[in-house]
Amino acid sequence: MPYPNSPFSLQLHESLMSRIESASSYSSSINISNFTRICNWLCTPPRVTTIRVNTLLSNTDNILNKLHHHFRYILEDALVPNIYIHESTKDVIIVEHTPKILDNISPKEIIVDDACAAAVLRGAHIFAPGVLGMTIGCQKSDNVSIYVDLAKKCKKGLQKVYDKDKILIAKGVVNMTRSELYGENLNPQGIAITITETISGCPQIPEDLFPKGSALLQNLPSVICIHSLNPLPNEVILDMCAAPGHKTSHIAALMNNQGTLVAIDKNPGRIKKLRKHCSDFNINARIFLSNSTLIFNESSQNRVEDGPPFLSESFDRILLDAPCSALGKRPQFRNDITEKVLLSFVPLQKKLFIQAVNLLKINGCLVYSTCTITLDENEGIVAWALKKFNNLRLVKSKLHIGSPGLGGTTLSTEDLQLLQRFGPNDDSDSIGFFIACFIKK
Ligand SMILES: C[S@@+](CC[C@H](N)C(=O)[O-])C[C@H]1O[C@@H](n2cnc3c(N)ncnc32)[C@H](O)[C@@H]1O
Repeated sequence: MPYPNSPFSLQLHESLMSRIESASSYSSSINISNFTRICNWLCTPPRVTTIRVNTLLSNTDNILNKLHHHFRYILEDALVPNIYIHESTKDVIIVEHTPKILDNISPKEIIVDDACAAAVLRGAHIFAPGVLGMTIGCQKSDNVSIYVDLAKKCKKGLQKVYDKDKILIAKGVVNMTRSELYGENLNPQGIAITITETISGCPQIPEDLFPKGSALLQNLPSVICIHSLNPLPNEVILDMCAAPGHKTSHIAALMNNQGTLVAIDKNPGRIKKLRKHCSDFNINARIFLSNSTLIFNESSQNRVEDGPPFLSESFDRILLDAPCSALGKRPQFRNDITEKVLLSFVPLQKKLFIQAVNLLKINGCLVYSTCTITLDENEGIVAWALKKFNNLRLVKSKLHIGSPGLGGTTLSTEDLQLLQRFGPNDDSDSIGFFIACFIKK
């Protein structure tokens, strides 16, 4: 089975392409072959891992030293990855991958779904719930080859060699046998397969390598997003869609944990994760379970610290890291999102945006971000916002390393230069992401 060159079904591929292709009449750099490049790029894993250091509890040199020691201890010198501090943002460490062609493939086989495969290619081991199939006869410590189920037809507990579409992604060693994984009334947890090599060459970084709360794996554009927001100590800041809190903890670190940071999410399960993350990372944040489309109320009696609803012009800075179609995730092997779901995000993003503009102080900063690639959810929202709110201005982010926005909306060439798109055209080789930074006049 050849490696896929687009995660999207033919139908979705065409409909997405027609949306991005419409840009070609506005900008010579955007055309069908560019869209094909984006799709190809989405199928492949990033070539680097990025680690953000929590500067409240540690510093970048400490974490860098720990990584150096770890890799020198477990790997031969020639295999130690290149590791360095990002040149533009000193709270980020880059670990370069060395992609590999796997040889000496074991006939003993593990099948995983595409989400598990993506995690493996980004440095995870395989946990018990992720093992869809394991050929019969696999014993502890056996070498196995790991395949992703491209056909999405593998039934949990498959015993035979899988004969549908699959591709080899990694090699590993068995920790848990079939009887531990698939026995009746079991709820197995823990690492079932330890990964030894992957086609991405992404090294596994043990969870306990760093002291709790001192660092986390975070995609580079997510870090750039918060440097674009540029939070400062003693400000009043709102994170409207905050869970699981990876950007909240970065905002708090840049505020030096001083000031008022309000973090909201409407999903109870994700709010739990947000609370745990903030506790682990020693973050001072006021956390509220609420629907951020309803958090502005001109007659509210609440102080900001009491939670929503809030009065207009309550916040110095607002992050709207919007719920989106998440088509920028990498690697993706097969994305079955429907047209209906794809179209459902824009109305929600607009509702959230309206609340954000009302809640922002004059001269305050609003950052709108998504981890998707569509025009409608990115440049389309910016164009709509600039038309609807004549007191909003696009500004260049403090840290600007992404590519310009795509044409195809009413945004001018100057406006597009102020946006940051992350995709195959910028140097970061991370995930697909979008950042727009506004000031309210
Ligand atoms: C892109 S994720 C946020 C990721 C988060 N900012 C981080 O970096 O860890 C979007 C979040 O928006 C939340 N969400 C969706 N609709 C919402 C709403 N109406 N009000 C508040 N949160 C919402 C989802 O539960 C989800 O956690």
